[in-house]
Amino acid sequence: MAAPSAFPTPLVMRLLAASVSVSYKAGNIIRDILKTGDLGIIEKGKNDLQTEADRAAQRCIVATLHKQFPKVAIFGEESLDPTEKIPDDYIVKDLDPGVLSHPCPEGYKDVTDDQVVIWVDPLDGTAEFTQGLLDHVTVLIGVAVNGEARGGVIYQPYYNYEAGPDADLGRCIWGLVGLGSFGFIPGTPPADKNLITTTRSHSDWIITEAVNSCEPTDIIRVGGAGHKVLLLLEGKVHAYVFASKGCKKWDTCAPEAVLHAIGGRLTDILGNPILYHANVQRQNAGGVLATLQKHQWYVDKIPQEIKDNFVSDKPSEEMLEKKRLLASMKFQSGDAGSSVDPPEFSQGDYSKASKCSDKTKL
Ligand SMILES: Nc1ncnc2c1ncn2[C@@H]1O[C@H](COP(=O)(O)O)[C@@H](O)[C@H]1OP(=O)(O)O
Ligand SMILES: [Mg+2]
Ligand SMILES: [Mg+2]
Ligand SMILES: [Mg+2]
Repeated sequence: MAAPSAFPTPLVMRLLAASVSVSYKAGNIIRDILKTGDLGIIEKGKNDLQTEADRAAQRCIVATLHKQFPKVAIFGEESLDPTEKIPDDYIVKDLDPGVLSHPCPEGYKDVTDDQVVIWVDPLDGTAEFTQGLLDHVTVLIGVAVNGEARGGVIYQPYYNYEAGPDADLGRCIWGLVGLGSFGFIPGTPPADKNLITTTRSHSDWIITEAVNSCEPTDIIRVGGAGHKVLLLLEGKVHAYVFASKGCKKWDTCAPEAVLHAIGGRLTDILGNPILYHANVQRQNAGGVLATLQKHQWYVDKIPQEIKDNFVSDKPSEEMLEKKRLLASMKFQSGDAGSSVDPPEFSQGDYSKASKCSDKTKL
């Protein structure tokens, strides 16, 4: 037996390794349930469905991560009965060796349980799943550190499904800001076009106006937040524009981290960061805007009359305290030239941030 390492694997790397491993299992569960032909569809609200695949995949992911990381806060999209018996084989014990083969970036080595929040969307693209648009479906597991999206897993259970009945299905994409993203071939979108992706199943006139104001040459309407960020990662579109409050933290945490890890950005449509601390509002009340390049150009293109309908996330007391502390250090050192803003304050202006209201039931 190998001697135990003097340097235990840091929490963030173990969390990502566990999330990658459990995403494969969640993908199997989703495929198995579709094969039964009985999706057990429940209507949660207007244009908002849940299937047995959403429920079962969440049970598997949350039970696994809770078992391995009992002190870490985990929020899943679906409201489920916490007393329900979870099948033994839903608890995945593996840590993906591919993730563990990477060195942990310096900034994450001392991260503790209380600094982390996991956001789980067990099945993103439910509307499309029920309509047979299977490649729009993803499983999303996001790792937020100090309120920012840092690590993410996007598992696409039906990747390759058009290759026929014997095709090997599924792929796992994961990333960590500071390390990089893995599991796909990055691409660059055509320079002579402006391809914009947006919703196909939750559209309204504001969403359409916001997309049109960004001067698209083509509009690609597909399902799922995870799927749309995959289009960005692979260079199939230039921007993802969603001027709607419909997406929640579990829709954007993992995609944001994977995109950010290769140099892209995902913010609200005001250009402010989306925050992921435990008591943040669940709804992305500022909408969603994601790009690989020229982010500010898209922010500037969206008219103020549209922006006025949206509100950015409010930072937590801890974030504000950290900012105050850093500001006082800057004052004491008398170094007015160098920036000491912590990363969560580096991208946006909080002066217009909304009051935090958490009305969404978990
Ligand atoms: N109005 C809404 N109601 C419920 N979920 C929404 C709404 N708008 C977006 N979403 C969630 O965000 C994802 C991306 O939106 P869209 O596909 O419309 O672009 C959806 O697949 C859905 O996630 P989920 O499928 O996990 O419920
Ligand atoms: Mg849903
Ligand atoms: Mg979703
Ligand atoms: Mg979902």
